[in-house]
Amino acid sequence: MRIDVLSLFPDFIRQCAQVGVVGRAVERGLLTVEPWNPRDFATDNYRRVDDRPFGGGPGMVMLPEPLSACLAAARAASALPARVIYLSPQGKPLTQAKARELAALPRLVMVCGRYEGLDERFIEKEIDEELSIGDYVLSGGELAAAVVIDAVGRLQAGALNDAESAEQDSFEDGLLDCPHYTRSESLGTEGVPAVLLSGDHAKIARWRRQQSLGRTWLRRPDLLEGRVLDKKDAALLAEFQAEWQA
Ligand SMILES: c1cc(-c2cnc[nH]2)ccn1
Repeated sequence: MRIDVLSLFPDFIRQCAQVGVVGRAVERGLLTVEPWNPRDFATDNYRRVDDRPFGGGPGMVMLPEPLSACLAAARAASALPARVIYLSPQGKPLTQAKARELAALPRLVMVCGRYEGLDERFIEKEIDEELSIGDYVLSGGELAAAVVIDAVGRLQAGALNDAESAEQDSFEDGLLDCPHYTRSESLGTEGVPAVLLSGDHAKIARWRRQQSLGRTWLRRPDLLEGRVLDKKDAALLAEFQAEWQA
């Protein structure tokens, strides 16, 4: 998979692609991350990429011309068809399902805004979809792009080792993750649920699933709305709820 990123801070994007699971996916040739700086496509002497907004008001808006020229250059760098995404608070929320959808594409071109955002005419002409990582305003789209690169990069086949498998992750099946415990010299097995020490893998799997269901019910009931649980999950959750309310 190839991800091109239009950003005024290309070094930040490069660094995101050099660490951790994403860095390893790049080393393994599973992912390419290529930054493009719209300022390199500004045509005036001052290399301007922004201007004051029509209608007045505070802040600056990114000019369409450098963005369009930069996007054209990015598109031309590969024959792969691309989905062009603008990271913005006005976008649809990023979910694990959306991450899986994007991870299956051959190429993304992500546009990171700064200042008050982009000229709307560029958005209407060039952007396929807007994506938000949450209902808050950042200084620019770069951190959101880094989140998408990670969420999508780790889903590339071969990016994760078995021990890091994505299948068990939080949200991978729309539920929160169960609690985890590991060997601690200072704590020993204090506070570790006995089932995890039982060696009974069936019971451990049952407990973990019940904890995922229960935690989701307690912390993010919205994730269960409209979700039809199978008989097994429904029984596990009912048991958890009964114990919780006892
Ligand atoms: C995506 C982008 C943004 C953002 C971009 N520029 C300022 N905030 C916020 C949330 N999700």
